[in-house]
Amino acid sequence: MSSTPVIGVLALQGDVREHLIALAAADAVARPVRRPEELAEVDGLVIPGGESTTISKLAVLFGLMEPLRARVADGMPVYGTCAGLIMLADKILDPRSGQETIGGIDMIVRRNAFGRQNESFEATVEVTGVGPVEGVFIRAPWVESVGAQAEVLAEHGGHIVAVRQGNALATSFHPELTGDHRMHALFVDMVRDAR
Ligand SMILES: NC(=O)CC[C@H](N)C(=O)O
Repeated sequence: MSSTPVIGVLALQGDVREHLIALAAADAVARPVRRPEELAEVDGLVIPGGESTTISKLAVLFGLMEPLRARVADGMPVYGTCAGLIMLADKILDPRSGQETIGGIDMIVRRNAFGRQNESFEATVEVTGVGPVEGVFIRAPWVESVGAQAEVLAEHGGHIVAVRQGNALATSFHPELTGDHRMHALFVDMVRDAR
């Protein structure tokens, strides 16, 4: 296999373009993924921010939910930001009716957790193994609790905002919006190590 990993960005809804740019800046070949055949061709996958209820619905509609679950269960590296973090949670505390997740991280998440007064904000977040990162939070979820297999990588205001379990990485915040590509570089390394 070539040394440059091919990383997909789930392109059903959300800030796909920003992730494609950040991945390319972190030395990966990045491409959008909308169909099961495209998913089969990537070494890793980013699930962008957006609206998790919409991404969930479209994943079912496009026949991607089961292939996504199968590849994540099989150990494909995956990185979810914000709505993408919600998609990787084994359990949502407050799902919309019919809202499904891919799962992969033993964690319980609360959607829109930071509340109305604080809908969007930026804060410096200390991420284990990465250092201080400027976190952009937009109607962000937090992680209520994690299981024994999951490693908490960052907290903000006493709430868990970054988690890793095996080859699955998730952040409540949006590193693709800051021009700082260290979180994407961490993920590209995870993809390289998994090959
Ligand atoms: N910026 C985001 O991805 C927001 C997430 C959104 N609140 C959701 O529930 O999916």
